[in-house]
Amino acid sequence: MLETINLSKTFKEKKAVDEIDIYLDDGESVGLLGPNGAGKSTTISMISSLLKPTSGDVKLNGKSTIKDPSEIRKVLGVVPQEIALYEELSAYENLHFFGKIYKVKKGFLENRIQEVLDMVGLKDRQNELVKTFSGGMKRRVNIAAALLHHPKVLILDEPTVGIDPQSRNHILETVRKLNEDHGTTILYTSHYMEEVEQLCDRVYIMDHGKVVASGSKDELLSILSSEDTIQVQLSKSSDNLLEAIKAMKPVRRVDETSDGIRIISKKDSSILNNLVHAAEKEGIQITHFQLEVPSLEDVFLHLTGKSLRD
Ligand SMILES: Nc1ncnc2c1ncn2[C@@H]1O[C@H](COP(=O)(O)OP(=O)(O)OP(=O)(O)O)[C@@H](O)[C@H]1O
Repeated sequence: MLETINLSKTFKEKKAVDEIDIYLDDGESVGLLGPNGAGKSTTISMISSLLKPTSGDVKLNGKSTIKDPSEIRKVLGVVPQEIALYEELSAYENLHFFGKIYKVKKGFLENRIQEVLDMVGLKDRQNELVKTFSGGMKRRVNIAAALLHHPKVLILDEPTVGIDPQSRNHILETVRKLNEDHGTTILYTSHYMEEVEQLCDRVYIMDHGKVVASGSKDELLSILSSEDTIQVQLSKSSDNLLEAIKAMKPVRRVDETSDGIRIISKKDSSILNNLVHAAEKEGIQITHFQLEVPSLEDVFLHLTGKSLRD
């Protein structure tokens, strides 16, 4: 229903988005994951017709939205990263203002404001000034504003960054209900892998402006089916041992963690033996050894070489 075709954006020499093809089918909930600077916000700005692509297209039901964005604006609700509210107005007054901007018909607006306030759990706080709200409550008002015109597609750009756990849970629950109960199509950008795992049917992983992987959770996990993640605790840390492990043939990555090291290695039955020998050679004991079931976080690390919250 909504798709990007070879979508690209270059700022001076910087390719922020590089020929990406993503699609959203009706009623799907799709995650867009990527480290800082991967190009997620730029992609969202182009999909929502706020930013003109350098090349490529954004199509809604097969029709380009670049020349005529009027249709996409009708069906799309966008919750940007920055909170855009009038601090001196109440939540209700802000929504009234945005309702007029979105041209919600007068007769429907009152009712709709109460509905969206209910969805984000702020009905009983609607007459309080936004400046007295926590960051999480402000973001919930922002989400409510994006919902006023009954969008078929809702795009959320990292809606839970830096907010209190109560608001975070409210937001996740609101997004889940919108998708499951109201059939709203969702594009959800986040740094929190567990949110995307919880909410999304499919995931796109972006890095350096490109889509480096996409698919359902199971499809992405199968990327790592030929690899093991091994967590090791040592009696003491040693640079020599770290180097020796890195030099082992099946080993792809070694990272120091808070309580030891994490090794990503091709599946290899000799790895444990080799680790024990290498540790013995350095006079170090392996105090704990655990083979981990790979998570989406591991897939992300494998593809981008970065942790999501670097
Ligand atoms: N207006 C702009 N002018 C110049 N460079 C820009 C502009 N907007 C974005 N960029 C650059 O494009 C790249 C992609 O940025 P973008 O904000 O889309 O990434 P992101 O994945 O959303 O990151 P974050 O998670 O930090 O928001 C970055 O290198 C950024 O510095």
